[in-house]
Amino acid sequence: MVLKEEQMNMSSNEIKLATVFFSPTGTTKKVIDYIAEGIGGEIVCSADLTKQDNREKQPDLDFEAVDLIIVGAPTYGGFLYKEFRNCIKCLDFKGKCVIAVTLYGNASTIFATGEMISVIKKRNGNLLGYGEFVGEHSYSHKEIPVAEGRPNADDLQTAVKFGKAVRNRLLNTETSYSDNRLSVFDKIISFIAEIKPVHTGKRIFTIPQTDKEKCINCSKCVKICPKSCINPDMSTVKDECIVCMACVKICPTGARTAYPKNIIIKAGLKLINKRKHKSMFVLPKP
Ligand SMILES: Cc1cc2nc3c(=O)[nH]c(=O)nc-3n(C[C@H](O)[C@H](O)[C@H](O)COP(=O)(O)O)c2cc1C
Repeated sequence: MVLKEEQMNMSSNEIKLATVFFSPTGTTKKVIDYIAEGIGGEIVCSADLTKQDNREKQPDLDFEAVDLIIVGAPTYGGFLYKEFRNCIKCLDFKGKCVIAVTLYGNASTIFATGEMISVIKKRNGNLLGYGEFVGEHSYSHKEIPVAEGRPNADDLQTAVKFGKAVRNRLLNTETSYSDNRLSVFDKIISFIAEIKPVHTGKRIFTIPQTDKEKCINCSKCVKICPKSCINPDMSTVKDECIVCMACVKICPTGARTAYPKNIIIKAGLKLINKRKHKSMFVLPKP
């Protein structure tokens, strides 16, 4: 089956975009914005699945009216965050062109990209390509910086290039359906992702806590928490916290902190920081 130009929603080369993402510390969202800039399209619908409320209700997304859907999320323990996965596996991409974007903290995406691709294909998305981008590690802080400041100018340039290549593909090529069959490997990743428990940072980091002396009661941590698990008195519902570090990174006074649980974790983070990973994208010929 071939997507004809007239079947797309483009008028005067304007590409209509939808974005679906999870981004507690904002790097995924930033990269998606730069890809959209490269595409030169207008974002006409968006599902920010970072917040608990948005994940709980089925997102109201009209994919009929869009030409391209950008799906993005960080790598958590080599896979996607399970609640995000559970949301996207309920979407119907309606045969629309989709690109997958994974962020990772300079260690590795391991299976996260494959998992996202499998869900997109299973849910009737026409996968055009994917990108893997380095983002500042959620557990980076001034004493142990890990991929500090990433995505940097180079990463963002790669994001814009990815967007331009996608635009070129959409406007100049007869966008035929990609092969949406899952390889045996895809199927295995998908199966493991389905049955594996929710991955959180609890095993390696302490649950974030607030130093009341430094806290200015701005409530930014309460508002940003993707699990809505910070009480108005800044205490944390420990069973709910996934240690995504959104609250720590947004705290303007450094009152909210969390630490590596032992020296092996510290050493591991230092090692990850030494790696020289570059952001990249793949856009196979149709
Ligand atoms: C619980 C947890 C697990 C993570 N696992 C990995 C991992 O396996 N590999 C990696 O390179 N980065 C890992 N990271 C780092 C994030 O993928 C990375 O910092 C990403 O840029 C965060 O995206 P965001 O800013 O959109 O939240 C992990 C972060 C968290 C909180």
